Amino acid sequence: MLRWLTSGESHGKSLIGIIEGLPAGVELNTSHIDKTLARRRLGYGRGARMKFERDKVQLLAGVRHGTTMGGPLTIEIANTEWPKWEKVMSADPVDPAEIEGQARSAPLTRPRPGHADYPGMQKYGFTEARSVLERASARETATRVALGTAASQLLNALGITTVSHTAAVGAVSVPEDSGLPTAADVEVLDADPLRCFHPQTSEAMVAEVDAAHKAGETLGGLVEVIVDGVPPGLGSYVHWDRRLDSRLAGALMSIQAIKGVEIGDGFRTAARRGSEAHDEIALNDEGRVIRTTNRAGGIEGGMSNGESVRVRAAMKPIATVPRPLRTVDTATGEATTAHHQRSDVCAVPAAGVVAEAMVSLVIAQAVLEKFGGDSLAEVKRNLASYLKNLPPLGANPQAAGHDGDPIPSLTKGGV
Ligand SMILES: Cc1cc2nc3c(=O)[nH]c(=O)nc-3n(C[C@H](O)[C@H](O)[C@H](O)COP(=O)(O)O)c2cc1C
Ligand SMILES: C=C(O[C@@H]1CC(C(=O)O)=C[C@@H](OP(=O)(O)O)[C@H]1O)C(=O)O
Repeated sequence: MLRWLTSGESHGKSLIGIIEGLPAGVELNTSHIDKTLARRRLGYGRGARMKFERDKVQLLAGVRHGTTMGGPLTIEIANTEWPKWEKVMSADPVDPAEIEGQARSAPLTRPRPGHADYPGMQKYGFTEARSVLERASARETATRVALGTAASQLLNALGITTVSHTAAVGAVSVPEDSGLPTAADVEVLDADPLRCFHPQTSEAMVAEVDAAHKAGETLGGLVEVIVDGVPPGLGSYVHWDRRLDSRLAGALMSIQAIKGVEIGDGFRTAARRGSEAHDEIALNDEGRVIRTTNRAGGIEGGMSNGESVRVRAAMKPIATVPRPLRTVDTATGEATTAHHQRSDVCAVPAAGVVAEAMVSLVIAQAVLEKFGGDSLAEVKRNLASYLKNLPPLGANPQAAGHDGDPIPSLTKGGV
């Protein structure tokens, strides 16, 4: 079972990610992680912190000479802003006089609507929001991206690739049917200010971010993740928590500020008639089974069906609105406006890279469940054997070797 954990605060010394269950033999080194972390920092509309902070990565355990060894992998991302926060975030007790005058040391008693501040204070019994927002902050997503890199290194070795793009920023959205990117387009996408695959729409998105910034506003949007090369049969219909769609939805919904998830055409299919909602099964010129469309986003009955997996996530506008929203000062009980600090205007492109990471982790987990082995070579053998033995077209279920056994070669004494 592939499992992972993250630890660390937004302004703490460092973030730590641990992933357990990866086979031995997967290529992974610091530069792979540096590259994906750099992609998460991209995007028009992000705040000042993205400009001056670096993600300083160390692979602390689980990898030797650029290859996984089969044990838990530990990744550290140091916060280069730490020296400025050392006293405010010190693990050991500090004399309050020493914190005086340090960055953001004032108690945060004006909780921001839409952030974790107020429910977090209520839940954990804090009288101000610092200890809430430190962990609630999406700084944590750097760790998810680092862990997702390890998962995608495994998937890439099996011919499975993941890509994401921005489908909407605020009310500006990419036209339907304007073509989907593949992993080969990553560099083109990352060069676009909004990681949008449709240049004209990207220009309109930039204008939208500028207008929001000028108006003291913030924006959300839509990201889409596409996974190519997924074999049929990941996940299952047999139990609710084994469904691939539910697992992907949960993973995407766990990203800070994500408020909606769509599998394939999702909400859009709700408005269609049945004949325009599903993906007909047909034969191509070579006699192979194909789908005429992929509205289901590659998942039917909670299982991958062999088409590209396609999922969307809707991000709400950033909660730290420069033109602050009304709130109550929890120290005085008086009506006031929410505290404001430097913040992103729009973080949709970064959310796309985080969504890619979460999808890669879930798909890698499902791949290892079905084809798991201790080494990459063993996983590859298991996958190849499964694909080779998928029930052939024209197999008569009543005939010898096909009476419910989906692996004919086994019943014939093969393999
Ligand atoms: C990549 C990324 C960057 C974010 N940047 C900010 C930010 O600068 N300011 C802010 O208030 N919220 C930001 N958020 C969203 C908050 O973390 C999120 O709204 C908050 O933790 C509350 O969680 P919820 O929105 O899921 O309820 C960001 C989210 C992501 C995914
Ligand atoms: C630090 C990151 O994102 C942060 C996410 C975030 C939030 O409230 O979620 C608030 C901001 O943090 P700060 O107030 O320290 O500038 C963002 O910069 C990051 O993505 O690496």
